This record gives sequence, C-alpha cells and structure tokens, in this order.
Amino acid sequence: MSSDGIDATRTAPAAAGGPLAAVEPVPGVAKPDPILTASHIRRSFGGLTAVNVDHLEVQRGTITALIGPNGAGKSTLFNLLTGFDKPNEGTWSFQGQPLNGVAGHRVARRGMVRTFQLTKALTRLTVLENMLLAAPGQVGEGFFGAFGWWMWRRQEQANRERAMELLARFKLDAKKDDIAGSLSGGQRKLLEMARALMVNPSMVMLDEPMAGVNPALVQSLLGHITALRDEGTTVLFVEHDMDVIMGISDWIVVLAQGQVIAEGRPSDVRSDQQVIDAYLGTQHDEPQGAKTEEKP
Ligand SMILES: Nc1ncnc2c1ncn2[C@@H]1O[C@H](COP(=O)(O)OP(=O)(O)OP(=O)(O)O)[C@@H](O)[C@H]1O
Repeated sequence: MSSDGIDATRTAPAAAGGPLAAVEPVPGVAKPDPILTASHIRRSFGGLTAVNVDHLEVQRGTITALIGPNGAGKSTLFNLLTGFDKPNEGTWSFQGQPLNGVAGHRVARRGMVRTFQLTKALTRLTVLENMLLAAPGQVGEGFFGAFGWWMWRRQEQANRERAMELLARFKLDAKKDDIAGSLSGGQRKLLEMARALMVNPSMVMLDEPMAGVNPALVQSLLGHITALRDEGTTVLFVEHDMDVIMGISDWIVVLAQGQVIAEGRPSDVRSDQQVIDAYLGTQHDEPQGAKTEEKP
C-alpha cells in the first residue's frame, strides 16, 4: 500500500455482488442507477454508418469497458458522448441532464471528462504546466478590478495545490518541472489521467489507457483505475488488452459495426457466441506488454 492509500498492485474482482448483479446481460438493458444514458445515437461518414446505438446505459460507480474490433465505432462513440463530434441523430444525458449540443469543454465542466493523448504542443510544456492548463475555467484578471485579481490569485493557488496533490498520487510530483515529452509511455498515461482529474469529474472516459505502457506500469495503472472506481468515480474505458478488460471491468459493452451486440459481466461476455464470432475469435491474445514500448 502506498502512502497515498492506493494499493497499486491490486486489481478489482468483477463486481459479482455489486449493483449490476441482477442486471440481465442483454444489449440496451436498463441499469439500476445510470449516470449516462444514450438513445438512438447514429453517426455516418458518407455512406458508412460508424455508430448506430439503440440504447446504452452506464451504471454509476462502476468500471465499464467498451470493446470491439478495429473500426467498430468505439472512438466515434466516445467523441459523440463527450461533445467532440455531433451525431446525425440521437439523445443522451449525463446525471439526468441532456447533453445534446453541449461543447466538449462544457461537458467536462459538468463532470464527464475524457483523456486525450498529449499533443505535440503539450509535450513541450512541463508536467506541472500540463496540469494547470487542464484546470477548470479561470476567473478573468480584469473581472471586478482588484477583487478579480484577488480571486484569480486564489484560484491559481487552489489549482496548483490540486495539481500537486494529483501528481503526488500518480507519483509524478518529482517530475513536475520535467518536460512532458521526456516522460516514458506509461508516465504519459498517468499524466493524461491526472490531467483529466483536475476538473474533479464524476465520470472519466479513458481511451486505451494501457497502449504503449511497459508491463511494469500496467499494474500501477490498473490500481489507479480501480481506486478511482472505489472512490465513487464512474470509469468508461476503451481497451484492446483482454487481460486488462476481463481483470478490472464490472461490465463490458461490445460494439461491432457501430452497434451494441452484447453487454454483460466479463463471464457473460466471454461465453457469448456472437462476441466470440465478432471479436474474441479474431483477437490475437497477446500476452500483456507484448506490443508495448516504454520510451516514446
Ligand atoms: N472522421 C472520419 N471520417 C470518415 N470515417 C471515419 C471518421 N472517423 C471514423 N471513421 C470510420 O468510422 C468507423 C469507426 O471508426 P472508429 O475509429 O470509431 O472505430 P474504433 O472502434 O475506435 O476502432 P479502433 O479500435 O481501430 O480504434 C471506421 O470505419 C472509421 O474508418
């Protein structure tokens, strides 16, 4: 157990007795307490329908994996739900509030935040600067004159404290003044996660959190993800590594050709013939880390 109270070596058992225990594993099934609900979401690119989801609910306080073969529509669905793309049709709500037409940065302010790979520009900034840029909206300096200045200073201070707390949690505090581009692949993933937490979200969406991560850091990342869930944060993640998916997910949603073809607990999904035919049968079950690299 680390000093911040996180057992980084622990991975979660699938939530056999959790809130999803009695939920029937069928596509579109209602959840007891959904934090996110989406209906009739369709997104086409020319003649190609990338996403065509009838109904999907994500249970609050769980780790839900979104899986499927390449081109299944996972990233497109992430972009739509978080306001970084617009569907041709569909409605969705977060914490009971409709999100249609809400821009990405406002979606994040409402508590649903997604991780982004560090852009080239961000890799040239220090780790701490990256964190501060991810902080929630700033009070303008000119706002109410001297009072605005005082507010701005206070907010700066609070952001700095939150950033340092999160960097300590992810064991990046000693690297706060390092250029982000000098971090290893795994440390970058930790920084991406830490940046997302700057807005204190109710739900985090992680896009392939294990891609490019050295096996030594995989356990640490898994520990951080389950710790988030255990603190009450809802986690939705896209991942290809089946060991990771089966090891930490409370619930798995399977997309194929834009549609939800199955959802359920890991044990339900593993034995679903349609999933095996569409995805698992074609999945090269590489050992964890076989396709990874540590240095960018
Ligand atoms: N901007 C775009 N313009 C045209 N086609 C797109 C665009 N974005 C995605 N697509 C197409 O939509 C389909 C779904 O792509 P998407 O990236 O969402 O799949 P994915 O499940 O995330 O795949 P992967 O696992 O390979 O990342 C693919 O056929 C893709 O080529």
